[in-house]
Amino acid sequence: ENPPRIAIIGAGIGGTSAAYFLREHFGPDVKIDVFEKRSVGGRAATILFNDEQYEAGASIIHPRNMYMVNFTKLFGLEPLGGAESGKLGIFDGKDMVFSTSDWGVVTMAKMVWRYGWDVFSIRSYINDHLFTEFLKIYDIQSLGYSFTTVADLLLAMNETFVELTKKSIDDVLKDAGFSERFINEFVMGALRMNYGQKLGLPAFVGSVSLAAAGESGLWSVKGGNKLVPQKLLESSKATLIEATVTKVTFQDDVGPMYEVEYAKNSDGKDAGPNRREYDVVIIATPLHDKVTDIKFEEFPKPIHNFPQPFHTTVATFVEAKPNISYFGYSEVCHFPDVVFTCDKDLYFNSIGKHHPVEGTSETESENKNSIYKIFSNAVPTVQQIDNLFADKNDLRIVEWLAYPQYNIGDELPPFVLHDQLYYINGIELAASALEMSAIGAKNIANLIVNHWTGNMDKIDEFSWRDESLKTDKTEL
Ligand SMILES: CC(C)=CCC/C(C)=C/CC/C(C)=C/CSC[C@H](N)C(=O)O
Repeated sequence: ENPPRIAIIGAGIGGTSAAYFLREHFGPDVKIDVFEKRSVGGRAATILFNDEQYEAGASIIHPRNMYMVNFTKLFGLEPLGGAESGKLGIFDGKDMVFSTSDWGVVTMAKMVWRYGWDVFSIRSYINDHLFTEFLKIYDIQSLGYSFTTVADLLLAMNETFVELTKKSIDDVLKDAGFSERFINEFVMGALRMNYGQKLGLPAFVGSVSLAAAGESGLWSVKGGNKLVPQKLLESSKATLIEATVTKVTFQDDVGPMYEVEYAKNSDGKDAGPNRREYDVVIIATPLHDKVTDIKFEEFPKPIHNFPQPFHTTVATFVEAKPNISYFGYSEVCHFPDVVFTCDKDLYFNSIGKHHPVEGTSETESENKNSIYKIFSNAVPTVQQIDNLFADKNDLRIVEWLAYPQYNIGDELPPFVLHDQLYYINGIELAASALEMSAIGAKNIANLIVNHWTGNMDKIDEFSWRDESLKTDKTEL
């Protein structure tokens, strides 16, 4: 059977891993075009600050994130340890209500004093109850199963996961016995750091955020996380078209099903419109207002953007000294490397000490100020930055629509918008993270293979009971 001609709109982790998985399945004859209006990388983008590259977002990799870990190994990329590590402080807008110490035993005593055993219990709660169940997705996907909706994919891992998108993280943790203080300070701090949002967030995305906050082995890729999508694209041998897709038109199901219209990113040259035809189209960019504006024409049923707004995240990079007196310190050496905040009305969400994506440079001297990244939901005023930092040498502000603004009861999108028209970023409504995009991409690749080869048994048909029966039979 001829492989399909495939258009992928978006070259973040989702789009490039879909290209990689599809090439892996269909082999060298599959024709894949990847459209990207900005640069390859999406949420893994880096920014230039002070002549060095830094991760713009909070994109970090968890040691149990199988796709991200395997991709880095496959491409011979090096992990850069220490992401999100170092001393942690929790600031309530007036005081640093909690901070860890250089001494493990002191940290432990301070944790137990303030939060009882909750800091330890949260780790086993997330890892044993949720992460272990989450890991099942890798077996399910390696068996070729696929799901037409985000809800069905979550249900295949664990039947309570969809429920977790309908309850708040605070309610779920209260019911599990965690204290108000722990939830209001530690959990709130992790949500503000990872998603710029607050308590009341759905429990599934809240748990993903806590999976990062409770873990010490987080890392990023040396040279920048964006190297992963770049290498995925390279190895998929897809053609990168630097252009903005403006329209997808449904033609009919006899010839190529879709026409994709796009405008080249050049100033005036090839201003377009250009058009190409495909059997399959994958949307790998959020279909939300202000993020993407693609018209879908001639479809029997209208296709629109999804209603949820996207959350504006502002990352402010400063080379400066922290204003330690503002945080109640008398010596800079006590200032935490990562500051969570737990006041929902505070003008900044978190502060983290950062190193260039190449690692700490040899030239970083004792006298040089450190580089800090402040996350906030709006561009900070000069006064606000001056409250936090003194002796600034350099400053750069980056603002982007980073992830959905989550609400309890948000509808989980489908992965299939129409025959042979697929949507990866729907998975972000469950939780937005690098690994989630790769999982969404693998699901779409499996769906395309199953639809194209007529293997309907592997679409929305997964059951652990059937799989274990098959395994038992094979073993016999
Ligand atoms: C606990 C459950 C149900 C699943 C955890 C699986 C998972 C996707 C872990 C990733 C943890 C992580 C590194 C989260 C970071 S938050 C997203 C971050 N802000 C980003 O932009 O990537």
